[in-house]
Amino acid sequence: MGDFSSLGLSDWLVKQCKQLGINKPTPVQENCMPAILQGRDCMGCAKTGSGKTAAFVLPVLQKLSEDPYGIFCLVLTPTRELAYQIAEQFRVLGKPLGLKDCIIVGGMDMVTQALELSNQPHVVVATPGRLADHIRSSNTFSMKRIQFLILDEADRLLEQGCTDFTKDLEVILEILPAKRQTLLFSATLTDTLQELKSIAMNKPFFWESKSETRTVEELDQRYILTPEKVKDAYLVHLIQTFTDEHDDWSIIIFTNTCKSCQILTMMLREFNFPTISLHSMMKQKQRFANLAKFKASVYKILIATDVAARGLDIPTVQVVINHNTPGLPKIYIHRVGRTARAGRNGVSITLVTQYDIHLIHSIEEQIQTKLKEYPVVEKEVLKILTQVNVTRRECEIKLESTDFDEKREINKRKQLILEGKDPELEAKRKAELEKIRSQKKKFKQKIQESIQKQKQLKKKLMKRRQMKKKEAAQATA
Ligand SMILES: Nc1ncnc2c1ncn2[C@@H]1O[C@H](COP(=O)(O)OP(=O)(O)OP(=O)(O)O)[C@@H](O)[C@H]1O
Repeated sequence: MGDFSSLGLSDWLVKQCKQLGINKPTPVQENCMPAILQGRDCMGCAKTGSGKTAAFVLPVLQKLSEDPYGIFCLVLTPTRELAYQIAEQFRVLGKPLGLKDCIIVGGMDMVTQALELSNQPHVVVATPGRLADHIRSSNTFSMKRIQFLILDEADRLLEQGCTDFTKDLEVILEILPAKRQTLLFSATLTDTLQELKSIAMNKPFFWESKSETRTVEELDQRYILTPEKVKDAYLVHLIQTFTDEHDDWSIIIFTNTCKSCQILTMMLREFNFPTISLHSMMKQKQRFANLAKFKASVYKILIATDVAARGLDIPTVQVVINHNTPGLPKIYIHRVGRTARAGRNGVSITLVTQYDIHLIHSIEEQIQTKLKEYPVVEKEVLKILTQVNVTRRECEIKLESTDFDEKREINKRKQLILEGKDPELEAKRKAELEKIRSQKKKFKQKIQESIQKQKQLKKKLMKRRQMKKKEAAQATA
């Protein structure tokens, strides 16, 4: 493996890397950086925690130092926290250049952001929604001269998940020059390869780490099969064991909804675990503050929705617990990738109910690794079962007495308005859809019942026929 100088980086950048403990290029850096420095578009697909960020930050800084102006580079990323993390890497590595960066994400003051954009920063790191809002509402900045467009977690930006970025991306792409370098990175690029190729049009250099598995070897991947009702008792038991055995470990627990995130946080706090949460229903300032406290190990346990599944780089995280089994292998890969980063060891434990076993099978098939059962002394779990379930119920009641559900409804309505939809009309449409769905369900049930009846009838007829045959045989005998 070569060093950074042999890849074409200037001495000042190599020195900056050394100061951060980045001495030798990782494979994704070694392979993608020369192509980027040659001016090619690039798509890099490498495992979580393998240094993809520096693989694009370093060549951009190199090129920027040769011809510094603003706005030189635009980075798009799906989450606000990730935008701050990427901007920080630019800032630290680009310090000798006096790099000016600007972060454009939702939940923060738009006027301040507009002002910063008009100051021609070298690098803009943004989430698509907020940047598109700025483009629609002001003409105080120009991106006509940008040299680099980078899509970090590119597959997420292009897929149509619960947050659909495609419309915002269209708005952004329209104001960018056609002549630019486009760089796309993710640990899971392959599913959206075709769409991605239409963004990086100039025969992009494509590099994918060659490996049979899609998760890192240093990650010990486990599961616990549990009935739904015992899940929380397992969770409390696991955390108790980890915190008893290790002083300096941090744990991220992923769950599927904001409400579940809130309830689990309240519940674990009742058990005196230093817990903090991160989900999209929190105010942005609170989200940043909570993440900062977790990073600084003030709180050892972070309970998060998938808003924290991608990209976050927190070296102290030794354990990832999936409180629910992710419905998509891709989400699993990113979630468990929050530990075992940059060559460190880590453990992931997925709580699996009998209804989720098929999900585990498709995860195993995708990652080409079999999850191993995590050994637990069941007796110990059963000892705390009642106490845990009572505590959870108490937390649920407490949460119901707050305006959490109401806030969620208001947020949904706000989102619809932002998307240019009429909340009343949407509610009607939803109700109609629900009606059609329930009619379909009833229809399906009826069909199934009649199939069942027919089967039973057939069985009866068969039996009768067999009886008759028997009787006839007995009579002839
Ligand atoms: N060449 C290197 N040598 C040692 N450490 C490195 C090197 N390059 C990057 N790192 C460190 O590795 C860690 C993970 O890097 P990074 O966050 O870029 O991973 P990633 O590939 O983007 O992961 P994800 O897919 O989860 O976003 C960071 O803390 C980074 O500073």
